[in-house]
Amino acid sequence: MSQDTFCVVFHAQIPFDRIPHQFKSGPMFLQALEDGLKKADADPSVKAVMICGENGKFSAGADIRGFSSPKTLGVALGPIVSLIESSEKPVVAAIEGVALGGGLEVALGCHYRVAHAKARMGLPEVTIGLLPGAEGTQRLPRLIGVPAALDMITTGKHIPATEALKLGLVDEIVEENTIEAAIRLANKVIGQPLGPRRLSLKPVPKLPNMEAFLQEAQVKVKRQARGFLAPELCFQAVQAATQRPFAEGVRRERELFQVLLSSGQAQALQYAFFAERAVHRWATPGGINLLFIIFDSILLLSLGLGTMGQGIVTSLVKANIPVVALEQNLEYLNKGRKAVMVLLEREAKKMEGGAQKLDFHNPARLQFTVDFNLLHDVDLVIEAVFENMALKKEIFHKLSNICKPGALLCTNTSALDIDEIASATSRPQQVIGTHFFSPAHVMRLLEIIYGRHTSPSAIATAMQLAKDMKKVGVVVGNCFGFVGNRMMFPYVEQAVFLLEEGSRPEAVDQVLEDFGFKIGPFRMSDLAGLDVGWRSRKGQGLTGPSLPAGSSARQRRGQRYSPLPDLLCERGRFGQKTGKGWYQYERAGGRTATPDPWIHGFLSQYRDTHRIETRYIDQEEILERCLFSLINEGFAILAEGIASGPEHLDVIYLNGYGWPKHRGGPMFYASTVGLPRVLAKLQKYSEAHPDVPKLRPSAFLKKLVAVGNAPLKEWMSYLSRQSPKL
Ligand SMILES: CC/C=C/CC(=O)SCCNC(=O)CCNC(=O)[C@H](O)C(C)(C)COP(=O)(O)OP(=O)(O)OC[C@H]1O[C@@H](n2cnc3c(N)ncnc32)[C@H](O)[C@@H]1OP(=O)(O)O
Repeated sequence: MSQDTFCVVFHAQIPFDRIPHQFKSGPMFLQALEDGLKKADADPSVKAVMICGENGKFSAGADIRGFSSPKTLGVALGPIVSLIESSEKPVVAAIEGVALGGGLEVALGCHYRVAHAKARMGLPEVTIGLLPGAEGTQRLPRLIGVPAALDMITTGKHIPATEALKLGLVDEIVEENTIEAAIRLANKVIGQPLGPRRLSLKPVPKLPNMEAFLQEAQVKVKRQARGFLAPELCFQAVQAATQRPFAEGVRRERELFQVLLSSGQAQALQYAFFAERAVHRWATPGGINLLFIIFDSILLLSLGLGTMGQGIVTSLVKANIPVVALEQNLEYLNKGRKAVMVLLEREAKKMEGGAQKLDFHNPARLQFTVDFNLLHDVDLVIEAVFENMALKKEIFHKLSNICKPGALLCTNTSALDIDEIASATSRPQQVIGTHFFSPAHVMRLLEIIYGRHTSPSAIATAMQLAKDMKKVGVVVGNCFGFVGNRMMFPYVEQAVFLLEEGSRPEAVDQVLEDFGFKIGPFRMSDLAGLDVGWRSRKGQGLTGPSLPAGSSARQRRGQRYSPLPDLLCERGRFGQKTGKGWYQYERAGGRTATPDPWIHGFLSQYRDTHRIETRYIDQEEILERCLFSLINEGFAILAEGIASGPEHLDVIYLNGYGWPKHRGGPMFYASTVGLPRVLAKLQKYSEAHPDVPKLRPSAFLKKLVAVGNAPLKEWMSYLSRQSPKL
């Protein structure tokens, strides 16, 4: 740096690091930034300004917790970004770590941006129900064009520095010292005209068919949003940039920001953000926290290469964990290997251009075998064979004999009893359930189920594995269906009862899809295969040969039962795979569901046979019976200590069951509806259907209402017993 140039370094992180600091995110920080900028402008010895972050991170944006207070930073930051831009001295952003949300908006106000090669950038406000409210929706399209800006703003995705450079979002990327590079650039550009670098003065780059492009983009955004407001309002803000001068576009951005800020959706998404982080902090009641395990130095074995096994192996390779995939015979192994390779090739393609490469042709990272002797060397086994207790027990007995003493034995199951599986081994403390969701290389949720004897360090290891696989691990207790499926049973049960009483599959699905689910219960059941549930019900003696002779058609063990799904299976209607289920499809394996007149006729015949009077069922009843029965089960789960808190249930539903994110999860939704209303409705439906126990309000729900509709964060304090099993 020459003698007559001077750089002012602002520490511009808004919140960063592990615990956001009030000072860094609050008005005092903004004031300090404003004061510093004014001082630099007024000081003739200062020739350029550089803005960087502390500890190698530029900024993760505003403190999300601050958005729940009435006076937020969104509006206050905008004028400061303008102030940066209007500086008469070149301002250069040195971006290291992340520049997200308000952080990136600060960088957009700068005249130049230099990023470290490993930095990531994004405007993720949409993911917390907001839009970039500090003029980002107006500056970004001017810098990188409408299509790329719209993509970043409506999806909230983080992009790597390499992509940012290609898009023109940054001027330079460096492998070494970003701050020195930014200072070098600042010195180089001193004296150059700043007008062309001020984004607010630039026109939005034209497209030959801007109108048509925007129309198409809006349709796409709306279709994907399903009632989620933020993407649509993000779109409108960017659209304003194409139609109005900068200042008017900013006014529109502020109006739209206020709409989102006061919507319950932003609150729900911000709750979900912290709920996901809260489940990571799981510890035993005794205070034992996660152990530190370096997974890339241990060897993992995935046993079984069916659909689940293929997804699990793919996830492990993506997480850079050495893995051995084992199958019982060469035929299955070759089939599984082929499928895994296809998945990995696809993943590698997606990752092209990014910093990480998939190393799956290296036998030290991934090998396929039928040799059970390899079990001796592995540190952790994930068994993913067919969902059958006898088979699993046989395998666990074998694992217990062959695996080295410290090896952790995980079973991928969606409902089976972990204790029973563990009883086949001599080391039940090292047996744990890992319930992956299909497709396992895509779905983020991992239910981690501890049995009666599972050790805290086994739980800690499974949690760390989830983290390394970039999954959301949620620790739950052992019961039939664990948390997710257990709550799903009453939901699906109600959906089927509604058909008995007068609804149609497409009517029920429509209501739940309008609520925000990607697919309703019948479309979901057709996708998953009706035979899966049929097999399970046969196993439980609810249908099939083990059903006691003389059982009533619509009663099991004194409770209402609907044989409708069994009847469909008996007719070979397994869903998409057979081309017919609750809907009809264009062919076996087809995906386009069309309402099926055969089903309509079948249902009315069924009602006649069982003398059920067909009645009109309105949308409210469909929604309430399906959702409130699911929520009711959630309260029972909390009361039994199967999950540590309502956030855990919500994270499971948001990440594994397609619950609409903007509704915050079932328990959060219940809190927004109001527990007294949920209780009153359950009481009403339970009186109308006394033979349906899942509609009977849980004692815990009643208690929470009795104490005055306790807020969600206080619910668990009304239980005397929590996580009793460790
Ligand atoms: C001022 C004008 C308005 C501007 C709008 C905005 O800026 S809105 C905010 C936009 N920013 C974001 O949405 C970023 C959200 N954060 C993340 O994506 C990630 O946390 C991360 C920054 C990429 C870091 O990920 P990593 O996996 O490394 O860590 P964690 O996610 O576990 O986070 C660590 C702790 O930091 C807390 N935290 C992170 N970001 C924020 C934030 N913006 N506000 C508040 N708190 C934040 C997070 O909760 C973790 O804390 P714990 O106490 O450990 O749970």
